[in-house]
Amino acid sequence: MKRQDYLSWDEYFMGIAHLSARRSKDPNTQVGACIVSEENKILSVGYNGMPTGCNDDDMPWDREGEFLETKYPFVCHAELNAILNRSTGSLKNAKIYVSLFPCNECAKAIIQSGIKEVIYGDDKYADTDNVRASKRMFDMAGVKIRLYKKTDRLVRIEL
Ligand SMILES: Nc1ccn([C@H]2C[C@H](O)[C@@H](COP(=O)(O)O)O2)c(=O)n1
Ligand SMILES: [Zn+2]
Repeated sequence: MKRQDYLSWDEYFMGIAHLSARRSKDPNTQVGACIVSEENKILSVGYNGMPTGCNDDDMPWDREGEFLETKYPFVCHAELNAILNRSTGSLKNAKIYVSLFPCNECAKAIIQSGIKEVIYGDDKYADTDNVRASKRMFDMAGVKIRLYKKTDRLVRIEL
């Protein structure tokens, strides 16, 4: 008889999104994303971080202060990195698993890339206009959004 306690597709892909988030150097919010084809094949992964060539140690990670002394104008979001990390082919009809609901800039990139479903883990910025704009665009563009339904499963990986 086959094993019964294998990971569901949702657990597997959201797990990969969370594992990817662990690569982030952001001291406040670590986000991971995993893009998957209609056939449940992994197309790309990403996490939030500074652009290639911008040294993590020389870039600001603050949230407040002079705009140019904060991380905000510089950091690449997990979803955008996942979209850009895709090596070949299209993302048409793909799904994106992301640990935090996409911002409006990533929502535009998600829509334009052809991704048709967003499965998100957390929505801690739901009360911001930024996320409201994302939801409006997803709705108009026919991109399905779905809150990941947490299971009680804990995965421990020895590294
Ligand atoms: N969907 C999202 C939302 C945010 N991020 C990144 C951008 C920053 O590195 C961090 C948010 O920082 P906070 O304002 O919470 O200190 O998360 C992302 O990659 N994807
Ligand atoms: Zn974003």
